Amino acid sequence: MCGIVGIVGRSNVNQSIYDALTVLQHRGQDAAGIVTCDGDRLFMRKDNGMVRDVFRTRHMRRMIGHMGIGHVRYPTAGSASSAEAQPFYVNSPYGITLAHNGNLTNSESLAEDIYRADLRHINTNSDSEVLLNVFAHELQSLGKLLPQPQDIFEAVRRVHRRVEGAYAVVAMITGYGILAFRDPHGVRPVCFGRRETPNGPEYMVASESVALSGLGFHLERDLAPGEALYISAEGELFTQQCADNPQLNPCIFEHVYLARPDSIMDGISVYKARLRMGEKLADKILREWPDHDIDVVIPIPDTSRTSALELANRLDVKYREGFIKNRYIGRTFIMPGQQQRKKSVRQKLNAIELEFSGKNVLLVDDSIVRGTTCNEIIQMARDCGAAKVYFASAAPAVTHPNVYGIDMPAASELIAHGRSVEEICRIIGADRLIYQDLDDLVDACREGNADISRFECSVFDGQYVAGHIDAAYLGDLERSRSDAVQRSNDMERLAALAENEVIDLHNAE
Ligand SMILES: O=P(O)(O)OC[C@H]1O[C@H](OP(=O)(O)OP(=O)(O)O)[C@H](O)[C@@H]1O
Ligand SMILES: NC(=O)CC[C@H](N)C(=O)O
Ligand SMILES: [Mg+2]
Repeated sequence: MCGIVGIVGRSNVNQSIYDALTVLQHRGQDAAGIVTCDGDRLFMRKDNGMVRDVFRTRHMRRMIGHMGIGHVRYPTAGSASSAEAQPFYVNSPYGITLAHNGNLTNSESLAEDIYRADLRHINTNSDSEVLLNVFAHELQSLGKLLPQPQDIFEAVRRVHRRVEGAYAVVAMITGYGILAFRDPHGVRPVCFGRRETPNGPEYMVASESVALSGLGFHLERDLAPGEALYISAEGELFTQQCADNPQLNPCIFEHVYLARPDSIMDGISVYKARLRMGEKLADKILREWPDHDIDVVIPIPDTSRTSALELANRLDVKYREGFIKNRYIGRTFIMPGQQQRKKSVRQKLNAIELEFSGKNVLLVDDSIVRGTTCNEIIQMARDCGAAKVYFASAAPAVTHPNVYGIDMPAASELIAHGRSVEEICRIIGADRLIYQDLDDLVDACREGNADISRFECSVFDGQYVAGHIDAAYLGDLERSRSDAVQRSNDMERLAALAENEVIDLHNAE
């Protein structure tokens, strides 16, 4: 998951894009980028780091123009190199820049085709650069000097036929307008909104509605799966369905962890979905453990707060904030590398001893993925003198890798892969472990929008809705992107950079 944003405005959009990226920062902390368009000139700034660190006043001043796009990155393909920060740019046709949230599952074979058949050069290992080149090739092959909305939609239609996997995209065609499109399964989210100004309406596209509301845009709606939207530089809006057989299968993990609770996604309030997760988990506890001896429910901040609160209400047990989060440390799950994630849990969360001492505590988290957080937290609760430490997860056991834009590429890194609940409970050192049932999680989300017939739940059930995902694909992914491999790639890259041996194609300071 990354965050994407695009704005066609009536005055300079640089500050609004910056502000929107800060609202979407929870979707990617590794790199950030903005490109604006003034007439036929582009102004781009991108680099590794958080939004507040990447953009300085001197950059902001130079990024003029009434339309632009932005991105916050959490890498799921290629490396964490600054050369893979987004947006990406190709000069032909027209000059196109693109930002992508998701992950292509056929990017290797596409990269080969792009080179051999389309005669295009790809400079990084990023699947997003591949996606941009496929789109650019398809638009170029229409051979129009002045592209019309119908041409742009035709190019998207052809992209859908070639590309597999998950992709929510915003792209800018220099001098012409901004385009957004969503893959035919609608796995990753993207919505758009409108803001009135004395000079006419402005439009914004974003990964989450919270970016729209934060900037005074009114949420119009989510893009449908397979749909494309085009806003001309003059502010005219066009939409078209570009997929042959679209089906809405949104990623359920957005509701569990990725999205902000104050977002509305595909008609579902993420906040209310999380409240319902808490209710259903409480019902399971009451069903399976009616004589429980829980004294207090304690959330693991931040994401589990909403479900833990409702769980405590339903159990009629006290809810207490037993862990305080250092607000200056980001989300640990989306940090690259296990060592960094482990160190950060202790730096990030500190316990209030009196909430634990002599009590039977139920710790609640939204999910358990690698087990980094719960391992540390349970030990901290014991160090504070808890009598019993029970643990509940508002999501079912994460047993399978993700291939659609969440960095969980290796089954062997998942604590629940191939293990029973009892084994996991023993490993994390809890006195009892309770997971949400998958049917209950799906119901908790679907109650917000009964029209969604299927969610993308592959991390829980191993059913992959898009692309051709088989054991061979997952084996290759594990070999190429496991933590150990990424660590050694990053070390090599840093060593080469230190010796000034690497020349990346990206903007200067
Ligand atoms: O089992 P793990 O591999 O540790 O992953 C799961 C944990 O990671 C996330 O927290 P994170 O700190 O990223 O963000 P948050 O502050 O939004 O909860 C998530 O909320 C869980 O607490
Ligand atoms: N998390 C994402 O959406 C990542 C987008 C893209 N696959 C990248 O690695 O840059
Ligand atoms: Mg957490």
